[in-house]
Order: sequence, then structure tokens, then C-alpha cells
Amino acid sequence: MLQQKIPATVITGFLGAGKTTIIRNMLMNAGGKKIALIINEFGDLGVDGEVLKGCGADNCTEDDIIELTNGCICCTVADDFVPTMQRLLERDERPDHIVIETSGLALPQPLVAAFNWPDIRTRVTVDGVVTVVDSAAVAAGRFADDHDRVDAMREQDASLDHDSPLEELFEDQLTCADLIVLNKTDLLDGEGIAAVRSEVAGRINRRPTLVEARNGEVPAIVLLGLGAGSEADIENRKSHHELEHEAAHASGEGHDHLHHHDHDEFESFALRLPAISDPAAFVERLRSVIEAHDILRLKGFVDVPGKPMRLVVQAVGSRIDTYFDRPWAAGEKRETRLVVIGLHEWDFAAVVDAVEKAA
Ligand SMILES: Nc1nc2c(ncn2[C@@H]2O[C@H](COP(=O)(O)OP(=O)(O)OP(=O)(O)O)[C@@H](O)[C@H]2O)c(=O)[nH]1
Repeated sequence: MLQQKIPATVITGFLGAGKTTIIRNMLMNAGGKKIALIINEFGDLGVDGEVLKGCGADNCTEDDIIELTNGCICCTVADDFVPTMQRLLERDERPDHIVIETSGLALPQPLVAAFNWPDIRTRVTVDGVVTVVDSAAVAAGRFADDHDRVDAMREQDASLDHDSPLEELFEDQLTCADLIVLNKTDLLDGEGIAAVRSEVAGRINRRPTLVEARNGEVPAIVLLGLGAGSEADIENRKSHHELEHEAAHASGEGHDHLHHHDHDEFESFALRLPAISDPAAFVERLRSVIEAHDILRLKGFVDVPGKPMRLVVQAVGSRIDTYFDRPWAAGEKRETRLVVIGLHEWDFAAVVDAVEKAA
């Protein structure tokens, strides 16, 4: 009997936009749907998988959460994503829906294109690409490059190919969307939200649906069941990188002058720190370090002596949330582990030193 294709939703969006929060919420209101999750994260600490396992949803158990940890999903499609998907599809119990969370630095295009592979195409389809936007970061100009400054620099050095990596990635993720979630609207007023809406709409040629959300609260019925079949439309969603290649081919130029794939411009490292007895003071010191070094994202777990629970720390720019998520398990080593993500041009030694001193 011909089985129906399993719908797969791709959740993308820049570092800290709220992808994991939206998925956690969705798991809680997905009705009886059996969900399989594929999670990819930049930085090797696996915080998102831990957070999602910690929410204990019946319709998505630990077995249904698969972490891809060998680098960014858009670069490891053939080696990592496709085999993982094949194994998932071989399971006796088919999921009703597959949800894939990309890393915050991933280009969704290569992932969506993988759904056209012969072995995958017959069994799964992309139900929709959901791009999550940190509305507060957009309003603060995080993704807006200073074009006048770059143009002036180019005048002095014609070889400079210096589009902002953040801006390009932001646009590539928007370009691929079927649904854009303007998240974190709780941090803006009506005027701010309207400005974000028009900025987002102004950066794309396609017209995906826009919805607003606070704390990642988007009903499962809005997220799942878009029925977009996005893999068939991938030609209309090209990234800057793909368009540059095409332009270079068309003009007969070589590729040498093209800059590399976007997330070569980002770097992460994981740190183990001592136990933290005063988390509030630690957070204040971290805030200063984040601001001084322009850390894009910091997250992880903190061992607070005397507390039975594990403290989660989540920083997106200098906005820092902390909460106790679950008790340390019996036999689990209590420790403070953080992953820190920033731009490649960083002075690493200085950043490591500053975070260590904050502990
Ligand atoms: N104020 C506010 N904070 C939010 C909202 N949604 C998420 N957050 C917080 O933003 C931080 C990052 O959220 P995540 O869901 O982990 O973001 P992510 O996109 O999965 O992050 P990466 O996987 O690292 O790219 C957490 O501290 C969340 O609690 C929101 O709507 N409003």
C-alpha cells in the first residue's frame, strides 16, 4: 500500500531567536500527534536537546529526539542529515510529523533541497519552513549593516567583499520561509512591532505569512500542517551564496573572489567553570563581559552549591535569562558548562579569560 508522505517542518532563525522555545511550546499543544525531533546546534554542548528532553512531553520521548552534533546541518546534509532521516524512516513506528530545528547559523536552503533526494522525496515532504525572528534584535538594528560605511571602505579597497555575515544569514533564512514568526514581541511596543514587520517584509521578495508571538507561543495548528511542499519551490528561495555563484558563472568569473560559506565567520567554544555560589552576581558580571566582547550567544548549565536543581543560563546579546530546569540526576556530575558563540575575528584568549574571571 502506498503510504502518505510524512510532513516535516523546518524551524530556522538566528541564534537565540526562540526556536527551542517555540518547539517546547508546540510539543505541549500538539494534541495526540507523535512528533520526531531532529535538532542541530552550533557549539558542542547540546543545550537545546537537553532543554527539550527536560520538558517530558509524552508525544515526543527521549527516543524521538535526535541530535545532530557533527557541525552545522547545512554543511553536513549528505553525511549526517540524510542518513539520520533514512534511519528515522526505517523505524517500525512512523512519526506523524517530523520537526527539524536548524542551528542558528544554518542556511535552510541545502536542508530543504535534500528533500528532493530520491530516497527521501518519496517518503517525506517539507510541510513548511518556519523562520523565527528575534523582533527585539531586529528593532535594535542587529541585522542592519551600515551600508554607507561598507561602501566607503569598498571605495578604498575594491577587493573588499564585506557584506555583514549577520545580515546575509538573516535574509537567507527569511527568504526560505513559508511562515515567519515575529517572536519576542513582549519586548516591543506597537510602533516597534510595526517597524520590525516592515523591515522583515522589505528584505524578501516572496510573501510568506507573518505571525507575531511572545514567549514562543504559536499554536501547533498554526505551525504544523502548512502543506507547503517547500522542496518543490527551492529554486525561488536562493541564498546570497547561491546567487553569487550563479552570477559568477554567468559572467565567466572564477569562484576565487567569492567569500566562504557564512558561518565560517562565526566561532564557538565550550567552557567548564567552577560551581557558582551567587548566580545573580555571576549574571551581572557576565553581562559586562558580553557587552565588552560582543558575544552573540551564551548558554549552558550552572552548578549552584546547595541547590538540588540545575540552573540554565541563556544569554542572547546582553539579555540574560536564568531558570532551574530539573534536579541533577543521581550519578550525574554537577558542573558548570557554558557554550559561547561570537564572530570569528574575536580575540579568543581575551574572551575565555573574561568569562572565566566572571565565575
Ligand atoms: N522576552 C522573550 N524572551 C524569549 C522569547 N522567546 C524566547 N525567549 C528567550 O530567548 C532565549 C533564547 O531562546 P531559545 O528558544 O533557546 O532560542 P533558539 O533560537 O533555540 O537559540 P539557538 O538554538 O541557540 O539558536 C531564552 O532565554 C528564551 O527564554 C520571547 O518571546 N520573549
